[in-house]
Amino acid sequence: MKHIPTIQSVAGNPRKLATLMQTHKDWNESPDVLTRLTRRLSTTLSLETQMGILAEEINDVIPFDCMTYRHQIAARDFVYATGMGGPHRCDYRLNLEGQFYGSLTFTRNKRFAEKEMEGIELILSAAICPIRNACMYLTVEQAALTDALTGIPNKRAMDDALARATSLGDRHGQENSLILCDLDRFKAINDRHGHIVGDHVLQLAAAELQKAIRTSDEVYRFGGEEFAILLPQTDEADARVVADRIRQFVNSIRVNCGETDIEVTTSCGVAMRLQDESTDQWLARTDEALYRAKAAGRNCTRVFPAINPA
Ligand SMILES: Nc1nc2c(ncn2[C@@H]2O[C@H](COP(=O)(O)OP(=O)(O)OP(=O)(O)O)[C@@H](O)[C@H]2O)c(=O)[nH]1
Repeated sequence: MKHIPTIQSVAGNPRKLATLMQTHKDWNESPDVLTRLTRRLSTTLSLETQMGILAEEINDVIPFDCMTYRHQIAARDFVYATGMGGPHRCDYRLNLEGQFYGSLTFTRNKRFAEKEMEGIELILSAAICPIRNACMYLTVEQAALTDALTGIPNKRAMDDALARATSLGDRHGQENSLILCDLDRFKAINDRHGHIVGDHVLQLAAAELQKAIRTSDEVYRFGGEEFAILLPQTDEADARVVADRIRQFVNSIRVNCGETDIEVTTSCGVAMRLQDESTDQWLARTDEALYRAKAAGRNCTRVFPAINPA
């Protein structure tokens, strides 16, 4: 265990304390752009909020028409843009200790003077550490929501998305559907060809699922060989069409393993969320539909209907 020396209690120093109080007041009320910028940036780890602060503070000293920040974080494009156009531009690459933290572009109608560009550089050098911290935070946050094997969102991300869809559905009466798909007899693929091939099939399946859906829909790896697809503003009839398309895409996977190709099929369960239904109840009905698809012989889709036929 690390030894932490106890701090000796000494008599208070009223002069130092008064200086601290005054410095704190000055720091909080300082009109100086660098002090205000660093103080404001230190209050948030949101990269989007930081970019908003940076744009405000730079614009206060060096007016521009448009600022655009671009960075790739955890394989996703992060773009922040404020304002519009202007033919003159200056570009900055944000680097700290050999690491790249995105690029910034400022544009406006009037040419940027040398002194103004120097001013932007000064402000950026004060902002780079907080921006680095926000980028790292976003990387960690993305990693916590991403499945390491397939690179698609994981169950935790799915729980968040389902909770959001549930509250939006209640507020706006929006129809949302869920598809659960489970690869058929996947254990046999693992047993016959080994886990490395099994992992490869899971990666191919995730890629096929993503190809089979619209950009507004999202695929999640829900469990071992189970995937979930959340379809906003989609009723159960349209969700069924998507589920059947998913099955076709998965069935197109071919993995060459010597004498024979591995064929992959999947079963799908579909349920549209009912008004006032909890996320757990919605998931349970979708799972029941999946169970029925498996029981019906696999490689098929079953829907848990919102209204039972009379
Ligand atoms: N390679 C690999 N296998 C996994 C992973 N996660 C779960 N599995 C395997 O997936 C298999 C799932 O088997 P079961 O639940 O019996 O289902 P199944 O064989 O697909 O049969 P049905 O679902 O009834 O069609 C198990 O053998 C798990 O070990 C993974 O990340 N990689």
